[in-house]
Amino acid sequence: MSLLNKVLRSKLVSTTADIEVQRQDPNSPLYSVKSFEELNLAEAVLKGVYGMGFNTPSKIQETALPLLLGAKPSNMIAQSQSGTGKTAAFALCLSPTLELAQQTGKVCKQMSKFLDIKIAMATRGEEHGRRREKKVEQIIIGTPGTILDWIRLKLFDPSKLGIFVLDEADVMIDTQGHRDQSIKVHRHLKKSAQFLLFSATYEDRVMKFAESIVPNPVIIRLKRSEESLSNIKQFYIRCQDRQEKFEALSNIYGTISIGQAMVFCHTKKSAQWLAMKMKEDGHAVALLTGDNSPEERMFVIDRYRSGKEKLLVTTNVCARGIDVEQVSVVINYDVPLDGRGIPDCETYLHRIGRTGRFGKKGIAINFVDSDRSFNNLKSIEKHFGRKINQIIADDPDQLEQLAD
Ligand SMILES: Nc1ncnc2c1ncn2[C@@H]1O[C@H](COP(=O)(O)OP(=O)(O)OP(=O)(O)O)[C@@H](O)[C@H]1O
Repeated sequence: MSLLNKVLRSKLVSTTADIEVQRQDPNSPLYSVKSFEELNLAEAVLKGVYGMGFNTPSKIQETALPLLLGAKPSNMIAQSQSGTGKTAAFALCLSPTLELAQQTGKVCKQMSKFLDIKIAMATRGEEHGRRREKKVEQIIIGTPGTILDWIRLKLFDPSKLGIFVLDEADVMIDTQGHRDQSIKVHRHLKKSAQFLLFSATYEDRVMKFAESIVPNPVIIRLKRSEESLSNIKQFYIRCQDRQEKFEALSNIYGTISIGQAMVFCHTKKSAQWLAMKMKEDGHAVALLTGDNSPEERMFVIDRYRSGKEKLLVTTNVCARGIDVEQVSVVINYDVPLDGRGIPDCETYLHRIGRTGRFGKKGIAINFVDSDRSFNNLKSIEKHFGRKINQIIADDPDQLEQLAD
């Protein structure tokens, strides 16, 4: 086993005791003083929650649920770190991607197992022969385009909905296509519908906009220093070019046997190239990009979730929300940049948040192949104020220190 491999492994051994220690620390997002019984949940929901193996709420669940379910329901703009259980803090929603909507649908189904309610999935690839059937379900979860189609086709009556949730709310109100569609859906709802926004990140500018569209919201906000998680250790590796990045990835592949990994590329093309190279090298990898059909996307993510492939090569389409417990390593094959070529701190945080779910240990490794990408990473490091250490794969002394 290479030294690099040893170091990564030593950082990945998580125990339930680790998570219990975090739960006792008031600064941890997993900390709570209340039990689920104290949160105003219906008996049947409580049964569903316990059935999912949740014993105690996280901080966001403990804070948000009583406010959402109270006698006087409030609107809310909520921020909580990735992997801290925001999904269990709401019940129906619009999601930015097909995979995330499907995942939220599954969580809702599990949680509502003992309730007499039905859930409709409004995503492409899900409709099969039922395209024009009227919807009788009480909860609708989907992507904005399909929901708008359903409204246009009068497949359900939006004025009957009591709660409207935007998951990954910052992208839902900030990227142009999503914003227009989300606002259009919102216009069809009754004025009294509760309006709930959830995300791990809100740029200041986006938070201002959120406040301007949500009437009298309760705001749950993190400080910048709280946004990144201490259970995710961040590293970078200097490489000469994309070939050397590929070799570094092949080296790390062995570590993944104690978990799974997600590799993020900047473009569909580079993701395709990398997946092809890995396959040629004999590694079993999954590839998921926006170029796949909805059916293919669901197939690929389901296979990956069930552990059939250890490594998923993807783009930002999987950067947010996807919850696969066994992901122990996230690799930024390319440092994330926004449409203007500026380091994208929010996307960075979401990407690395695919590991370290609910207090588990995780590792994020950034591949840096030029001074420019190094400087971009440095500005992300500065933004969150959390160290990103260099791994020099052939320096044993330095590696020993990193393993602490
Ligand atoms: N109270 C709880 N006790 C134990 N596990 C929990 C609890 N709440 C949520 N989880 C688990 O934690 C994981 C992360 O939850 P979830 O996907 O809701 O996070 P999130 O905050 O929405 O993350 P992201 O910002 O990445 O979308 C899930 O696997 C979920 O089953």
